[in-house]
Amino acid sequence: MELLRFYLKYWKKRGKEQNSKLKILLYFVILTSVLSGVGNTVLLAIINEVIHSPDYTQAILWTFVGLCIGVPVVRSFSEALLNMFSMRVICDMQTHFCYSLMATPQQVLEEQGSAKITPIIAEDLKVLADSLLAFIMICLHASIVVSCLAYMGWLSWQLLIFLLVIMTVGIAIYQAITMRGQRHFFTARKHYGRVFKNLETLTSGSKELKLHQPRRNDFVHKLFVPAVETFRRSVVVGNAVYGAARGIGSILMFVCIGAIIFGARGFMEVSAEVVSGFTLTVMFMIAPLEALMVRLVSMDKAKASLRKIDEFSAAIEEHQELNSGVDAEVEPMPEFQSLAFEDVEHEYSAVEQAKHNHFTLGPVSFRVEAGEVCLVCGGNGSGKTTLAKLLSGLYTPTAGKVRYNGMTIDRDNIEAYRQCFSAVFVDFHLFDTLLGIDYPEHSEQATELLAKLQIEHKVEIDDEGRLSTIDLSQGQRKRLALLTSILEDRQIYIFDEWTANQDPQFRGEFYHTILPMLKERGKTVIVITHDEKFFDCGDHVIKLDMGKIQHDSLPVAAPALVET
Ligand SMILES: Nc1ncnc2c1ncn2[C@@H]1O[C@H](COP(=O)(O)OP(=O)(O)OP(=O)(O)O)[C@@H](O)[C@H]1O
Repeated sequence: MELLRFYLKYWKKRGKEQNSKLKILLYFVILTSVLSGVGNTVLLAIINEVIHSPDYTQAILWTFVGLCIGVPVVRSFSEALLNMFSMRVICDMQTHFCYSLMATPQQVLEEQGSAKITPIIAEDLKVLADSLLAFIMICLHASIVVSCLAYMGWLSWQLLIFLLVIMTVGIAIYQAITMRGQRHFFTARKHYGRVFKNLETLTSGSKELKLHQPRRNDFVHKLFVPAVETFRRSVVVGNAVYGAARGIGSILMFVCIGAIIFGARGFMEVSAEVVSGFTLTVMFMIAPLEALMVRLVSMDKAKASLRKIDEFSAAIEEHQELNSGVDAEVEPMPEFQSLAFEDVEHEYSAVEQAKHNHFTLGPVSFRVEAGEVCLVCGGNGSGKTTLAKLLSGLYTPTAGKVRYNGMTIDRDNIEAYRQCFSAVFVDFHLFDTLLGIDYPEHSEQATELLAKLQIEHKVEIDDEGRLSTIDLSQGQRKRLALLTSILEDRQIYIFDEWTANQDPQFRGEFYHTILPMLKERGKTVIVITHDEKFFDCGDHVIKLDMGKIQHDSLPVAAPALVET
């Protein structure tokens, strides 16, 4: 039921036009599968008929031949359509998930973390889409079983009731066993998150692992192996339980055949034709019934994935920003004049606070005017990056007001506000293509910037805006990120410790060439920095300490700051 509710919800969310295409495909799948199921049952009836009355007509012979060829052809066609259908659904689900993530605030994404999000995209959505396929297959196998039961009812309804009683007992036993298997699948999914996190560590922490053998041993023996082992155990036990249930199911089918052949004749009158018809049909039903059981396993695995997706959706859905998703129409903000923080505070969520030490930024109040170069400094952990995320609208304040040209920033205009900024954070991501930038139009500027950033001998940009390489030193990668940022041509720039990986000569270039160039273009630049010797390059210096403004000075090097 949980799964059915999910499918219906998902179906409703899709557009009408998309649904009608998928519906046509689904109708074809159902039609071809029902045709092949009915064809099989007719074949069965013909076989039983001809065994008992050898004077068959030419029509029966040709129907038999036609069905022998037609049924497999239709079945193959049906399987191909089913494959198309399930791949369509997987793609749609992934795209839908991508849209939801784009509309989820940064803060919520950080709280969830990649260790939770990536397994959902990589695994759970696929499992869920497979379960939709399994659900359809279950319906189709069930239709074969129903047509077989109808045929048996036509042969002898008394014997059918006898058979149904035995089958009901069998299904009850099967259900009782599979409930245990389901529990193991839930445990397996819980451990998959840990396995995934460790896989990420394998690549992101490879240097640290290679350099330190005891750490490497501990990682493998205490984290990696226990996680994969627990995952393996749960999957193996879960599958074994289902295997046992399937075995018992098969035994029960033979019990049914035995009961028909040996038992039923003892207390009811049945002809040899009815007995052979029943036996043939029950044997024929074994394959779809087994397939049905296998599909039920994927449905149970999907329940574990669905739980994870539901938990994640619940965590992100209430925060979704409808105007900040993909293709959202954003009314641009008026030209920037001033930005003011009025008693702004920010507190990380309770979950995050539990992971890190308690930290609150603010209350902070300050003002930045258009065309200013504002330097933000302070010790490690004083809240500079948190402030940068608040400034750029990636975080929303828990108290206080952010005013743009005097206008309060709220849920309705925050997306337009974000579009005024371009930022290079410490943990920036470098795209290998200039996305969202009309490239041929900016090619001249890009060439100039490559020279200014002294990486023209390292990187070339083709007509499509593709960078020839991003496999560069960290300092060079940062220069490329700066180039992308400048090409974005936003009103306000934020550079978070951009100079940290630059050589002394290029640090000077940044403060004496790049910043003045941006200022000349009328841009406002907020630089987070520890470079005390360049404080005189700022029009305005703000010093943070333990989340509060310790010092806010207008122009140039305040001696107190240089000394600290
Ligand atoms: N996602 C988070 N959840 C909870 N607390 C966080 C989170 N990110 C940072 N913090 C806490 O907020 C405080 C300020 O962090 P922030 O990154 O803003 O400092 P910073 O001044 O930029 O430091 P640094 O100079 O070392 O980069 C830190 O004490 C940190 O523990």
